[in-house]
Amino acid sequence: MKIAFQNGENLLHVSDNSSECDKDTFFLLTDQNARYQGNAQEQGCTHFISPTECLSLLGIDKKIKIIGITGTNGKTTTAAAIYSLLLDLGQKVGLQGTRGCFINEKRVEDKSLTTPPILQTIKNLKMAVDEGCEYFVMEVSSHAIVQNRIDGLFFALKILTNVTQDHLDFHKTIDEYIAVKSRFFEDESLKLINSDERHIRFNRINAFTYGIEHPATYKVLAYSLKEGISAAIAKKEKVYDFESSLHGFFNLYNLLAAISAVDLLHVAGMEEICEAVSHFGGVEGRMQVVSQDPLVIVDFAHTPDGMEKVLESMKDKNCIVVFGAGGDRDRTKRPKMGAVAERYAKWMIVTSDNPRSENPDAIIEEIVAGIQRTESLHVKVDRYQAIEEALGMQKKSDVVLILGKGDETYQEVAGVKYPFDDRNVVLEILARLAKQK
Ligand SMILES: CC(=O)N[C@H]1[C@@H](OP(=O)(O)OP(=O)(O)OC[C@H]2O[C@@H](n3ccc(=O)[nH]c3=O)[C@H](O)[C@@H]2O)O[C@H](CO)[C@@H](O)[C@@H]1O[C@H](C)C(=O)N[C@@H](C)C(=O)N[C@H](CCC(=O)O)C(=O)O
Ligand SMILES: Nc1ncnc2c1ncn2[C@@H]1O[C@H](COP(=O)(O)OP(=O)(O)OP(=O)(O)O)[C@@H](O)[C@H]1O
Ligand SMILES: N[C@H](CCC[C@H](N)C(=O)O)C(=O)O
Ligand SMILES: [Mg+2]
Repeated sequence: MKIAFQNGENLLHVSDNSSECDKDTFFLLTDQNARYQGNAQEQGCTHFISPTECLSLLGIDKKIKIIGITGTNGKTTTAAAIYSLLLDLGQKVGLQGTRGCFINEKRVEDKSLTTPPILQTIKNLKMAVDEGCEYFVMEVSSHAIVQNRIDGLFFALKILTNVTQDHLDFHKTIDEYIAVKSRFFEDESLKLINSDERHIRFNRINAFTYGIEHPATYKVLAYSLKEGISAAIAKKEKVYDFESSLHGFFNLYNLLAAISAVDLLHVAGMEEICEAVSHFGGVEGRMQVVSQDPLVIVDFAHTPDGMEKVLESMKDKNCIVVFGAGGDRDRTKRPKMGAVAERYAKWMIVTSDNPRSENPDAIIEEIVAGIQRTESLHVKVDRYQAIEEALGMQKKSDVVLILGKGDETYQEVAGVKYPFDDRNVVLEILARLAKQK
């Protein structure tokens, strides 16, 4: 991508693609494109800069406090919670991640990658600085760590949510995946680690922890998950309370991480931070109630652990679960997702997620391989029909849970992104069913 940065009077053109370079364009060198430096020179390019030099050239370097969040699940939710708390506490903030980029409540970039190439992040950081932001909260994916898409960034705070199975198509083994996540915490940066996450390795210097089951700097003393979340947490000897409309034990971790992070940034007192938690309404596509009666929830869970956490939070209801698994992603998680669904669901409807370049039926077969209780299983390769079947069979006391895509507005099949939004599909079908009554 090529970006024009207004830097005082002069306009600076920077690209991370050699084919866009010429004598007036800087080539931003990354681990991923270093092999194309010769091509850039052939195009007449004579200026080569690193991300660190680019950040300094644009006067960004240490001016803005970057908070980086990594972990298998909870990054988007925790990042959004920190963003919400900081805004509530009167700060100017940028937010970058799976849902795109937002600055002071305005969307400035559509969804792309959870962690885009470093030049895109530099562009978003520059926009945030120009808008007077003091903080920039960003999700850091394991791919981004391996491909060094965070090269040159100075993190004021690094946060770990958890490490469970995902992306083994890319990292090959869980040990490698854990090693990659641990690399993010090996320096002496200020860091906030989930003390109940026992796999991660991290540098103890400037390390603080949050947790529920193990001792931690920020420790949950008591909590209730009835009608949302209410909890009492301890920091040193003092106790603080907070309330939230969010559901689920897993969101207790996300909110605790967000509170702890904002406290570590010395933005406000713990009382003020905890008070602001109740104003955070959650993230689109994460436990989003699309219909209250009948109860239909759309969620982004697309890993065994994510599904486990969501289904566990709904275990007092009869669940009809609609789910699939992404193509061109970790295949080994598929039967495990099937096995998790079986443990909790009254009915399972296995369907397509984003098949991408894979055969949708083959993906479904790998999920179904993990399911023994086939009498509670329906297979519908067409996602629209799968949702239709779930809503058609729903009884008053049932909840329909549609998992895997969350707020995605497309279904990617063989390189084409067809418009598809689980939430709109639900509303359209419910409206039709209501007319038939
Ligand atoms: C599998 C994967 O991660 N691929 C990433 C990788 O692609 P690649 O190595 O094929 O890149 P490439 O096309 O060779 O280009 C590499 C660099 O060389 C440059 N280039 C290329 C050609 C040329 O002639 N000259 C040149 O300079 C390109 O501009 C680029 O900067 O490097 C690219 C540039 O950084 C990424 O855009 C691309 O992400 C693809 C699109 C992708 O889908 N990645 C997914 C898997 C991903 O990263 N997901 C994570 C995790 C999601 C989550 O769990 O939250 C994410 O962060 O979203
Ligand atoms: N702390 C958590 N632990 C386990 N599962 C969680 C946690 N928080 C959220 N989830 C589940 O995982 C799903 C994804 O949550 P979220 O989008 O916040 O994670 P993420 O790390 O950003 O995911 P991705 O890497 O795919 O972008 C949620 O819809 C929910 O089902
Ligand atoms: N519905 C998506 C969710 C995963 C998105 C992101 N975590 C990634 O791996 O690209 C899929 O599985 O296709
Ligand atoms: Mg995310």
